[in-house]
Amino acid sequence: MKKILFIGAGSMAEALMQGWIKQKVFTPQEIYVTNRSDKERLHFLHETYGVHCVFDHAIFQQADLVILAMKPKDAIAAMCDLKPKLTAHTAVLSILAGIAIDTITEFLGSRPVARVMPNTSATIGMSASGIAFNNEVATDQRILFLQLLEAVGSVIEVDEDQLHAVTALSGSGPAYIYYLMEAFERVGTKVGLSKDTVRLLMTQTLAGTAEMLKQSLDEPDVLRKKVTSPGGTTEAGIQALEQYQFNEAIEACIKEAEARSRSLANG
Ligand SMILES: NC(=O)C1=CN([C@@H]2O[C@H](COP(=O)(O)OP(=O)(O)OC[C@H]3O[C@@H](n4cnc5c(N)ncnc54)[C@H](O)[C@@H]3O)[C@@H](O)[C@H]2O)C=CC1
Ligand SMILES: O=C(O)[C@@H]1CCC=N1
Repeated sequence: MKKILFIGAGSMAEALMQGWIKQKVFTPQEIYVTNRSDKERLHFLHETYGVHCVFDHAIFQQADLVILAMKPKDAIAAMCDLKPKLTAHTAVLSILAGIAIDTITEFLGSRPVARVMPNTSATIGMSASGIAFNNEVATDQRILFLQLLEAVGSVIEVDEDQLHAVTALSGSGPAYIYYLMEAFERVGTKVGLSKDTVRLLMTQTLAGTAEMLKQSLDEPDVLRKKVTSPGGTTEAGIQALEQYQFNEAIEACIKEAEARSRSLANG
């Protein structure tokens, strides 16, 4: 039986543990979770998923894998606290935005580290994750890390520096899409539909479009042109997007998020 220890008990820790339990990668009994002080939150996770709450230090020594899942601003304090409790070779999986593997090994000592950027859709096995490893990760460990992320969605190996871009795109990506859906629902009700009808129509539209992009050999602009009749409704809609500088807005969104990821490394 494995011992998987989450340091941090927030949204992303919950998404991963939920995904792993659902996909039967780990049993709830194999998952341990701790945080800074919120015991109620630990009890909630215990009650909801059956995972263990950790209140004593013994488990740190026995952990097969430690997952860093606190906010980046809390990472240094958390790692300083963690270092004396861990054995020398325990592998670490970090989901911290912005924090470099070198920073992790500086504070936790040289050990195998996988730096991952998942997203909250791990909850339902649909994360899109980027991953990078340090040289301490052996081939079999690398395969295991990839399997862990594949169990909760798709995973792609990238250069560590590219994880800032992955964070800006797919790490934060679900929030952009939820924000888009909020806007569709707001305006949909203004043009005469109920919120529920808009949700149904646009959820299926997003899913269908994503599937088309996966299955079709056409590029997105070709698929877009197939929807856009000359003088038709789509053309009118896209002209409005251009008038409101849609492309500039998306470029600013991704660049700002990428830059923030880089700045998180500096605290
Ligand atoms: N929320 C998301 O969509 C994603 C988040 N991430 C990354 O995951 C990490 C966690 O994010 P969230 O779950 O959203 O944060 P959150 O704020 O929901 O949870 C953070 C948790 O860390 C705990 N914590 C803080 N200091 C600690 C310490 N010294 N020792 C132990 N636990 C401590 C807090 O008590 C809390 O349980 C962040 O580094 C973030 O960059 C990565 C991908 C997606
Ligand atoms: O907003 C954040 O900083 C984290 C990283 C990616 C998604 N949430």
